[in-house]
Amino acid sequence: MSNSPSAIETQGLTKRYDGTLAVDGLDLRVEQGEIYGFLGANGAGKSTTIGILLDYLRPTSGTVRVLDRNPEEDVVEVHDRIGVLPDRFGVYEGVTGRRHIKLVAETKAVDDDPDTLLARVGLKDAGDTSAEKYSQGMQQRLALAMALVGEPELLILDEPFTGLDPHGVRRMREIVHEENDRGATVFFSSHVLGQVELVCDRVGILHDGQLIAEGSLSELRDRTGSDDEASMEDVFVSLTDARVDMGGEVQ
Ligand SMILES: Nc1ncnc2c1ncn2[C@@H]1O[C@H](COP(=O)(O)OP(=O)(O)OP(=O)(O)O)[C@@H](O)[C@H]1O
Repeated sequence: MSNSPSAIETQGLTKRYDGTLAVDGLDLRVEQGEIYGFLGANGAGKSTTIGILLDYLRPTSGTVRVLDRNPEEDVVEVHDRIGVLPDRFGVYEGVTGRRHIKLVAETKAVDDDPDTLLARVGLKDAGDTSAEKYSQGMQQRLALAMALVGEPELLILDEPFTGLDPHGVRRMREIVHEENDRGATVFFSSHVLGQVELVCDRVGILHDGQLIAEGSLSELRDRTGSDDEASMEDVFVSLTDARVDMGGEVQ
């Protein structure tokens, strides 16, 4: 294991909601400069984990480091250095797309040009429109533009492909690569495994709050005894089915 600081590290991370064990002793390490896909069936614990990384939720036990900081203690610094595309992004009513981006820039005290970011995500002509009038895909593009403000060191994207048309999906992939080429680490959750396969260096598979497998697609193919043609979906189904067969619950 590398001694250099990780982009994300959790040790024994556990989150219990009343009767539900959502995250169960999670040890996760995402290296700086990686594109890491965080996968898991519905209810596996991905959003809970991401919520803890962002200090939106507090863990029941275990430790978390984000950019070598404790998000509970250094929440402002952590949020200044990361870009977040949240699950279920909600826009401010009566506020234009351009203003949404300016608000993030003001919070981060940076002077990114909103129109450049809007053009980058394919919203060049929509900057003056109130964002609640945007379609779902346009709102997702706006959320991405907001995440890109300030050239973050780490992008945390929760289900980034939701609602995007094929052009938007392709643009999302291109931007992930552009940001990674610039030096950013990208951590994202997704159910769109075909896209994950095209984008990620490494994935981790969460099942019932536990990391059951981690590696590149070729490493996961080896681990599951799959052939060279097996897709990310094939290895995901194989790994998570095996757990169900061993007595885990079907999600
Ligand atoms: N606020 C909450 N109160 C109680 N239980 C919760 C709460 N939020 C999540 N859970 C439970 O915790 C578990 C993990 O949920 P989580 O949303 O983290 O999963 P997920 O992997 O992000 O799922 P999905 O892919 O469906 O978004 C689930 O069993 C869920 O029902």
